[in-house]
Amino acid sequence: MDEQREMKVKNRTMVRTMIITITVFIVLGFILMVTIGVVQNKPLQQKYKYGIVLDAGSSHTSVYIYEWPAEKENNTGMVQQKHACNVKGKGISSYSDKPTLAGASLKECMDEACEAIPVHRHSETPIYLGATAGMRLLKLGNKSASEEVLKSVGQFLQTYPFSYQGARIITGQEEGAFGWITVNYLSNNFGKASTTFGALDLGGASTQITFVTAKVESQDNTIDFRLYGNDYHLYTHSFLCYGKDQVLKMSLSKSINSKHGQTDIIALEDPCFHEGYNVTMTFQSVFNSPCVGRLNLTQNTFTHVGLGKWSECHTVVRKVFQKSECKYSTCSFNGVFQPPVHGNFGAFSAFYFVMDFLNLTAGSLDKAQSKLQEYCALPWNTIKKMYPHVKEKYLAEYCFSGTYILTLLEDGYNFTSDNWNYIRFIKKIGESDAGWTLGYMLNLTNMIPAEAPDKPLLPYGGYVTFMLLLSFLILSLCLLAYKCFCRPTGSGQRDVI
Ligand SMILES: Nc1ccn([C@@H]2O[C@H](COP(=O)(O)OP(=O)(O)O)[C@@H](O)[C@H]2O)c(=O)n1
Ligand SMILES: [Ca+2]
Repeated sequence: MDEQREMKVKNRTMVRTMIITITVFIVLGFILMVTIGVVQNKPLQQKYKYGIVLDAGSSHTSVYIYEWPAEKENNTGMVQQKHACNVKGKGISSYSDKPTLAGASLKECMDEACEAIPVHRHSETPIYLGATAGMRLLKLGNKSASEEVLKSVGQFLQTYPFSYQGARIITGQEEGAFGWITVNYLSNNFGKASTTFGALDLGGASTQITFVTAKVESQDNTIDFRLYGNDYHLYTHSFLCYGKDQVLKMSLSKSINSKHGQTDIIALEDPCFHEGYNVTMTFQSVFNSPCVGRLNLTQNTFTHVGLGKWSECHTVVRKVFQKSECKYSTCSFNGVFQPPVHGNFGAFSAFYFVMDFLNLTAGSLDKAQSKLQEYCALPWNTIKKMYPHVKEKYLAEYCFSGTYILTLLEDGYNFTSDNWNYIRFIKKIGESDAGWTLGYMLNLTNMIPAEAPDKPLLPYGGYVTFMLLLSFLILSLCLLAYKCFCRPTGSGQRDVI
């Protein structure tokens, strides 16, 4: 009898201990679940913020509107392009004779910006204007005109309800570095062990090359960044006058100069234009830039005559690169230091527009050259029939521009057949255009922190799995507790504590 009673007491104590243990686990489980739930869901916010950047390029101005979730602005890859508008007409530097009209030329696109951004966000939306090589050249040739143009656009932008942050000419180094930041930010390369892309930007009046390198021999070409917890040591260079429109002027002026004195320049035969192409040009339109020397002629016009001979064109274009002098271990051209290119590159702006038009964005360097050779050999009439909707001015120049791009990449920057395929010709990454504007805004709004921002405790998938497992465990414990509670005692009665 005593033994039975002892057993019963022992059983009761055991059951009690089990129930207490299970209850403690249930309570702990709930506390853990609530804590994780609160921490994980903290940044759930769908408020958007906006920023506007105007890219005042040499050929035209574009207005870009960016948006990002307000709570996540320091996370890489969160800022996206919401809207882009191309200003009609030429770039702001073309207003040098009538600077007061430069501002109003932006009206249509600025009105679009007002529509695209919710009204309650207008006053807090920063707006920046950055001018590039067209304005750098105007500043060199006519400083006061460049100041008047900037004043005009600055005043005009301030008539809008946005938070005006200035209109200025950005340096070639900034243009290169911010293009590099844009490409890598959009590709989510920051804050990871992954390597970065180099950036190649071709404009109408300048071109930039930027990539990560270990060794830079010239301080003018160095920029260091610490982004999302990683250090980046960049090589960058901007070649003023080596945008495709200025190179065309340089190349034409060289041909004119080599003819000058021999004969009257009535016709200028050009291997880079299609056979049958025949257009009257003014000397002024070639010699109106600080990139080409002066020429004193009594004549005003000449006839630009196409020959359509790619190899000769290649020879002429090569002459714009001075390759002989280099005081560093390696150079690109014109005595400018450049380490050997390595890794992947994103080539955008006119690199993309021209190569895409010519269907040369994929394939080997040899293939690109032979396809371009075939294209350049097509008569002008055939070309016009093939592309009736492309403006003749642009259509006429693709043979020259394609040749310039291949020559710049091979002879200028020293890409070879072996690393040609590391160049990707890109227009957009996701929804956003590749270019310097996004990187410029990220930098000025401090949205690229030096250290990586805090991440959620668990990735979303891990969080859901963890919560499911925890719920399952708690449920099992509840069932177990219930079973223990309701277990029949030895006397046939239910056990009651
Ligand atoms: N759809 C387009 C747009 C621009 N472009 C060219 O791309 C270049 C853009 O240069 P830009 O205006 O940004 O000039 P930079 O100030 O950057 O030198 C110009 O040469 C335009 O003619 C093109 O070939 N196709
Ligand atoms: Ca540009």
